[in-house]
Amino acid sequence: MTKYIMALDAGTTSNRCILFNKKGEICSVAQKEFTQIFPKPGWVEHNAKEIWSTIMGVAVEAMSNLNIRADDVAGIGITNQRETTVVWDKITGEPVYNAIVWQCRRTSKFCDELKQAGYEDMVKEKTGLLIDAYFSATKLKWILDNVEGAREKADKGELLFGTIDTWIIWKLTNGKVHVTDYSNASRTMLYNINTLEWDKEILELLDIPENMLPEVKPSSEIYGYCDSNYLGGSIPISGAAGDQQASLFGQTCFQKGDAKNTYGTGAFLLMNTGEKPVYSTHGLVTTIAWGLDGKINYALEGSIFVAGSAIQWLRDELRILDSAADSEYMATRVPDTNDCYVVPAFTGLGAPYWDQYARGAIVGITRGVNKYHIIRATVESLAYLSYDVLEVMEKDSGAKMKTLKVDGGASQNDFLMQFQADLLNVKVQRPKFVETTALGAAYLAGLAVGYWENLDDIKQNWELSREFIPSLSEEEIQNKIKRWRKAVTYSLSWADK
Ligand SMILES: Nc1ncnc2c1ncn2[C@@H]1O[C@H](COP(=O)(O)OP(=O)(O)O)[C@@H](O)[C@H]1O
Ligand SMILES: O=P(O)(O)OC[C@H](O)CO
Repeated sequence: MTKYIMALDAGTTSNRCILFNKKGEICSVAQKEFTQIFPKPGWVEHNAKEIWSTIMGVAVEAMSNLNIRADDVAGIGITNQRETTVVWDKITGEPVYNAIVWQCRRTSKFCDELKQAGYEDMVKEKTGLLIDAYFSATKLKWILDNVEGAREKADKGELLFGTIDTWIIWKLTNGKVHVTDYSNASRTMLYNINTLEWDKEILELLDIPENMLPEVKPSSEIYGYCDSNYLGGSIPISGAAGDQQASLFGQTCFQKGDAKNTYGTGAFLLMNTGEKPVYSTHGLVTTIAWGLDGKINYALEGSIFVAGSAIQWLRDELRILDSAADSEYMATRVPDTNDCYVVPAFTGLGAPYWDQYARGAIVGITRGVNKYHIIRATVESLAYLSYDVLEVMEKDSGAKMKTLKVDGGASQNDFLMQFQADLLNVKVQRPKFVETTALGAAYLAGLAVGYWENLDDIKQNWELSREFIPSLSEEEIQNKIKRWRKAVTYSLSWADK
């Protein structure tokens, strides 16, 4: 039997390659950060060619760490920052513009116009999403409308669109395969999650030619083979999913009602809702979790735009931390936040507020508030934002959550995880392998090539590392939430429209 499955995890700030064995254990990791481009306030871009070269670099490095050949890799699974939009020339392979990143707010005004024109219900019903600059659709339209010559070329069928999964698969196959999976398609705001097709009405509304869109495939299937020039052999590319859906899969949240929260750059709380879409009335989005074995699995999602990046802000901008990991020790230097609250709404607020114009706020500063209080309040804000999402998720799904599985970089922070368990009044479970995003992509790829036989085979691999047990009374929780909600009001509608 071939020894490994390769996961290529194309994240927002770095690309990673992990080689897993059958037990889901990490055998080799390589990671590289890439450039974040901020051309204007609120705008975020990546160089798509740099994403490709770093992903190749880490793939080669991870293989050479183990001194293995392409024959030792049974399949490649791709997982990626979602929504981020790339448009490139079909013939030359050159991107016509930088990738516009999910965090980028440049199309906020246009989204407002769509809402004012009354398209919200139609878009929600068809795509499961709210109209927001976060999703790919208006980013793609922006490129067509603003990059010289792009619209003409697109109309002539000379340009291709893709999210990062599509771009990487297209590059790996030397331009032979132009596909995406259901989970990524469901983040574009162009895909009808009920009929499972690109939605003609929305494409017409945004003036996007359908011929530039990728074919939508299941999340576990051989899409093509990697060109042998890249990794020394033609390995099947056999799985793909957006990173948050991949981590839901990697956490083995296969049953309706299973949920996980990933604390990475942003935080994303997803609950598996089974084979039927559940629509939120409280600002969550309905998304496709994965397409597998001829079935579609849906999820409810609460997207929090800023989570771990608030800790990076303490480190890089305020410079009151040497490392993100130090936030735990520093937060526990004080017994509480001294009634200080940090609302890290740096790029607006996502679920359940959806305020594109919200901005960060530090409130409750008195003469006695010191840097430890601010650090603690920032760490706690990740838990408060997750509380806001979980509260409405329980309402929308009608399910009371008993345990929450966690992962992502900031889930390593024990103080944060305990505070999260306290606030939510649920058990928080952190697995032994927290690289669940890559693991989910590996599982999807491995299932398609028979490396793992079925979901039971995979389920055995999930192992608990630490469980955090809630310890606050309901009254204490509600007092804290009341103060937090008051703090949030100061950040809302701050930026000029
Ligand atoms: N111990 C920690 N406490 C709090 N935040 C942390 C800790 N370790 C890492 N982080 C944060 O987690 C994020 C990185 O997590 P990761 O899952 O790698 O993110 P992504 O996949 O979005 O790049 C960073 O924003 C970092 O600030
Ligand atoms: O790169 P991450 O892990 O912060 O994930 C980004 C999300 O996919 C954006 O929707």
